[in-house]
Amino acid sequence: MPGLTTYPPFPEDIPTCPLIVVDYQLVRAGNEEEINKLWKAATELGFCLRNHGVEEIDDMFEMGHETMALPLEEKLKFDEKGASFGYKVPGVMILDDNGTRDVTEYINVSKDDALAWPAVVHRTYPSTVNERMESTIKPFVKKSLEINHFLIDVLNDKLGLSKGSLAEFHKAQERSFCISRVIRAPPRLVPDEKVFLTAHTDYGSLSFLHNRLGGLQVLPPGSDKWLYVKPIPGHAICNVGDALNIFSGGIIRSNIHRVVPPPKDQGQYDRWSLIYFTRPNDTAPLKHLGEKSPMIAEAVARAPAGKYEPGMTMAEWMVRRIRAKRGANYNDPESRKLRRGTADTAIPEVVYA
Ligand SMILES: O=C(O)CCC(=O)C(=O)O
Ligand SMILES: [Fe+2]
Repeated sequence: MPGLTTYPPFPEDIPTCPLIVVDYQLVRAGNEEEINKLWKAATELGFCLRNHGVEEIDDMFEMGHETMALPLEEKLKFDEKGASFGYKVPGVMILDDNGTRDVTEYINVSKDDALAWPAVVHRTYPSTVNERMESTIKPFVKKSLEINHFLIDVLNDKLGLSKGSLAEFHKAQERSFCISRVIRAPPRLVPDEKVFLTAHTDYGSLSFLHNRLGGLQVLPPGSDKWLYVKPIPGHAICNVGDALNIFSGGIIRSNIHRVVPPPKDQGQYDRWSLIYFTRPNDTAPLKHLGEKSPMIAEAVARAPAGKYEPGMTMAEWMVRRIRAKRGANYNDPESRKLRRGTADTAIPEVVYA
């Protein structure tokens, strides 16, 4: 079980990318030095968050474990079918231009469904999810949202936006693609096993990720060398997504990352990860906020025309990116290009670790 297994430690002798560690309690207390660390991290590579106080992580992993242990036939009754809410079966995503299929499975629980439970907003879920909706998932969603909303408010002020400008697009009670996700990837099968999740930027605002094993890698800006992120117990890994990049005219960076099998001995185990994705409301227009902040206006003026005005709502951005990842929609390498987010570094097309 993910909460009980003792895994081999992350190997000492492989290069890693140390992320900036931000103390959430210090940020909450208004500590300027910590807020500056958060700002530096959000404009570069993302960060690790300590002292976040979310207690439901082990129970969320248990929920994921119980769900994946259901018979395939049962899981398929809740197939997300490309709509992002529900169970994703291995093999529906393509990993490269040869159409290689992925090997991961996951369960996505919509924020709207968790908060409305027992009412249904988007869809129903397996019994293993329902049983933990009130005790585990709802509190996990509320706490993850509270943390991410607080951090977004801090970034809002740093961007020179008037109070609450970004919060307008992140109302918990409005419909969104916000989800809790538990992913299972199988043990490494062959020495040069392909990637679990190809290079991407996250789609929304902030992702709050909890890892037990290695495997997550980042591509530092301008580099062609992937570096592992070493999981630190009790620390969440926070990635900025495309929406904050666009709202901020590129000042906040949505860093490129991917997932490969865990390194060395860790590769013999199932790899579990848990993420809360905070995404703007479905109707939020994805457009830079240059008219509300001179700092953003300056950044936009330096960028190619239209770069931060994709002309889509958040929901349209999500649908475009999700569609283009799926094998069912794959026609040729050109069709796969539609999956692109706001990556500002060329992505090396090699899929092997
Ligand atoms: O499993 C991980 O460590 C990261 C997963 C991820 O990047 C994603 O689901 O967007
Ligand atoms: Fe990601």
